[in-house]
Amino acid sequence: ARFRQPAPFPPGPPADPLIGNVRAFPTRDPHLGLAKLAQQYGDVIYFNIFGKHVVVLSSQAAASDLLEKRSAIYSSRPRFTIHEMIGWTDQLSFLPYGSQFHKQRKLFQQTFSRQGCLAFQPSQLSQTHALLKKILQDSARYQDHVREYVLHESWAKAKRLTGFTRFSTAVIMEITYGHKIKSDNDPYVKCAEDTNKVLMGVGHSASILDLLPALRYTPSWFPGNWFTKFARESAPVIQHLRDFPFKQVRQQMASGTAAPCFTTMHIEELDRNGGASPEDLHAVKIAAAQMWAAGAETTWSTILNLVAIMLLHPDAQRKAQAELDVVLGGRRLPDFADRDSLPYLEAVLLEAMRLHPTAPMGVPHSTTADDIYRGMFIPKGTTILANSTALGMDAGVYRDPAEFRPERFLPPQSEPLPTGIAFGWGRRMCPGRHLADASVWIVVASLLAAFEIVPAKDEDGQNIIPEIQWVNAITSHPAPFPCVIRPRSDAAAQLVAQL
Ligand code: HEM
Repeated sequence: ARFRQPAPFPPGPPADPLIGNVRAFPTRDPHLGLAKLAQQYGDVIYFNIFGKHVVVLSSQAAASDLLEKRSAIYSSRPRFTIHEMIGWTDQLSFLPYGSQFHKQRKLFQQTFSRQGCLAFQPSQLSQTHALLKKILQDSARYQDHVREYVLHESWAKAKRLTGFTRFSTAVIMEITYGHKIKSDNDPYVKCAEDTNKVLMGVGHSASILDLLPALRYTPSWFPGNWFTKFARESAPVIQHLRDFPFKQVRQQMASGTAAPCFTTMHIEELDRNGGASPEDLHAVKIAAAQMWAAGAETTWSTILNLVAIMLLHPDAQRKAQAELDVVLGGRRLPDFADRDSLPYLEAVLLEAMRLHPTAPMGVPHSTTADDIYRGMFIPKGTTILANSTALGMDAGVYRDPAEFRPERFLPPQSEPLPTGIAFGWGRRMCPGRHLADASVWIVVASLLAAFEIVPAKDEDGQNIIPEIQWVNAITSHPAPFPCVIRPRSDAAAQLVAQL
């Protein structure tokens, strides 16, 4: 019998024959274009992209109704063709909903519960202190007399890890593999940098290949086929990231020198339960490599976003610093135990995540059954995008949403926390969020306690207030911008120097 659609699709822009809404789907900064379309078509919009169903959610109510309350059928992932081609498969973030997904997800949930993350605080604290020292040293190296640290062109162009990027890589490598990164020439750093280049090359997940998977089978000389060569060169890099650190841990375990970490914990548990099968070991290995891929760039992007936001909102920066001064008395640097005493700083972090989510378009989900929502048909296999940028601007949830106002999260307003905006929804919500949140907090609290982030000066001695450009792929971070990070006082510099 001919398929009869049980209800109309959600509203959306008019379609062209065959290609559907391809022309209406914004490709440059899609989170902004889609937020605009939501004003016209509503909070649930339908696109047909070369015959593929795509639904974009733009209100918290819709995101929660579907991705949380109906998570049993909204928790799969679409295919990521280019990732499959480079061998970046089997890992949690791309797995379709099913038994493999549950197995991998459990490894993360066991390790990174709120309670479980307490074990990683010493590593986060010591890496934060290493970062502060690096900033202090670099500032001395660049401009000895004023001890300024100028952030410019460093992390993107240099293609080397700088202080902030190295911090999150070091935290993840230590937690995952028990390896302490001590120098820039560390082989783990090299491994991370090489993979980063590949992943930057992969670019946006909604690549043309995902829309037209058949292109994958075109020969390498076919016009527009850049990906065959890319995949050939990238696959060994991904393989190395998976194999090299894991092998090191296995050798260290054999010789009794392994430091306790995610990898040793899970292998030991398998051993206690009667021995690890090759499949089990493979699952641990893949999960470990996934940690780096999901946890390093996201964390440093969030921290760099906060640096930019602190530069653009000096009042909020000063207020957070005044609060830190009361708690610390200028005599020490923050520790995790101080967190509850710093509500304004907390509100600044939340406001930054709301107005500038690190994953501005969320990460796509996909449906595993037909559904009807508010009388609209959402077929099985639909790609669902919860546009975090639009959710942060949801006027039904936030008053004057375009304004940067951390106070909105404090009593008496106490507006809803932007957890879904920052970390996603339902059964796919970021399983590393407690770890990530703690890393971001300790870095930002320590940075603001000891340093100030101020505009750089131009040749005439005038402040440069940069127009920040955001580099958007799956995650978003500021393009290099001029600013100065300098100790707030001699006493603050002293505190850092003594670390
Ligand atoms: C500030 C830093 C971070 C941000 C903003 C962030 C954000 C996100 C978001 C938005 C998702 C997609 C959720 C969804 O599909 O609804 C996600 C997934 C994921 N994150 Fe994070 N994340 C961060 C750090 C981390 C860290 C440190 C780890 C590892 C310990 C991690 C591990 C993962 C994994 C494995 C997934 C895939 C989960 C799945 O597909 O089931 N993330 N993250």
